[in-house]
Amino acid sequence: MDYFPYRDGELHAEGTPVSKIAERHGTPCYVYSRGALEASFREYQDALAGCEHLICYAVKANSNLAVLDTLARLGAGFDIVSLGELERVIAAGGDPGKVVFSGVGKKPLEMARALELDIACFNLESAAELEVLAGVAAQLAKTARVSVRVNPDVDANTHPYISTGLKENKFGVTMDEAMAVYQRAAELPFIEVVGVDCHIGSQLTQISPFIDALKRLLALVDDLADQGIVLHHLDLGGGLGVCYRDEQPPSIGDYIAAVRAELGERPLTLVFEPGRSIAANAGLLLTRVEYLKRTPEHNFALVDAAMNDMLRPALYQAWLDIRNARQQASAATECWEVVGPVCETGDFLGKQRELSIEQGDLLALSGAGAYGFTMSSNYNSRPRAAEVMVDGDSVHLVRERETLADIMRGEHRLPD
Ligand SMILES: Cc1ncc(COP(=O)(O)O)c(C=O)c1O
Ligand SMILES: N[C@@H](CCCC[NH3+])C(=O)O
Repeated sequence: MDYFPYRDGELHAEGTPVSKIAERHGTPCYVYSRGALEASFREYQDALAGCEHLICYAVKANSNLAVLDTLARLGAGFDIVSLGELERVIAAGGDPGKVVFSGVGKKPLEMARALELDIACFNLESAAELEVLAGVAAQLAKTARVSVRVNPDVDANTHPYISTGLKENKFGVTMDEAMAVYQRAAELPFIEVVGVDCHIGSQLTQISPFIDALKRLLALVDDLADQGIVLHHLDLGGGLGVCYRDEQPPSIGDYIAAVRAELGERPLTLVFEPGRSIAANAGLLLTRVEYLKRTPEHNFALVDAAMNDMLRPALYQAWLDIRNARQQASAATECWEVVGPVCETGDFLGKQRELSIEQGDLLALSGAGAYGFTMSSNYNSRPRAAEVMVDGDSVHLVRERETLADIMRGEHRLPD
């Protein structure tokens, strides 16, 4: 189902023309579809039916409270990487008992709060982190359930900045080191070994790297069992890609079916940490064309969204579809550089786009629901965009546009 269809020549978000959303809430504005979020989460649930599982949505992809609330109501767990993400999950009504805590630099304060909330599992990323966690847990007399994030050293075939499972990456512990970390964990009081995890990268468009990683994890599970360390769950992380342009990632169903086939009859609960595959195509970024500028080299469409709102094109040369909210079947198109107002040459949203654009037009960037708003900043003292969630014919403002007072909050001039 298309949650962002054209009807009568106007782009809609579920039942509402996006032009109405832009008029009411201004631009730039992120628009999320509740229906699309629910549909992708349900694809995971359906594919995992009949098998012990936990789907921990990766909060970093889109941490708006309404997004977390939508998923929590469907029974989602959450993958977090900071205290801030943990508090968001709680504020959104999420169950801390379904939270896994990833990240290479967890602080004792963050561990303490997670222990107090009795989260499901800490995904340990180093031997040093285990020692710190054991200390915090002992001080609080609380048991920390742990999994060791192993770095299976498989090539995820994705952009180098979002590849995380190669031995040169900072994430996890090597396969060689894993056994020693488990043995140490097993002998520590207040530490309970429950699982193993990995996350090999993001925007993967093939199943084979996942299966290679899974095979390595299963071999480790067997070796651990031989040593008397029996695991309860296996967490394969996130990483499933989506179609932004012409990529052909496996469907959620095919991906999960392949994992289940490899797992066979093993009595392990399967955990996943999907972010992008739940949220990316559930969101648009609306932006208004302020000026058109023609130079001998290029046609520039200067829009009111910029790299501070959507960093992915500037950071990864990511390609996001850009369309005009008004469909003009017969209008002549030209080639445009769609750029923002930020003072950086790298501030572009799309290059060489064939579009029919007039000053004042409303454009929509697709695939903006994941790693969009969460990676935004106030660079150039630009207030961050509003966020809206549509649900059928209803439109909810789920984050107000920042004000200038918001962006100066907490700053002080020097004393006289
Ligand atoms: C540990 C961990 N889990 C899950 C994710 C979510 O990944 P994706 O959005 O590619 O599904 C990430 C980010 O790449 C991550 O670092
Ligand atoms: N931020 C990245 C995804 C990587 C997430 C972190 N593990 C992106 O926008 O594609």
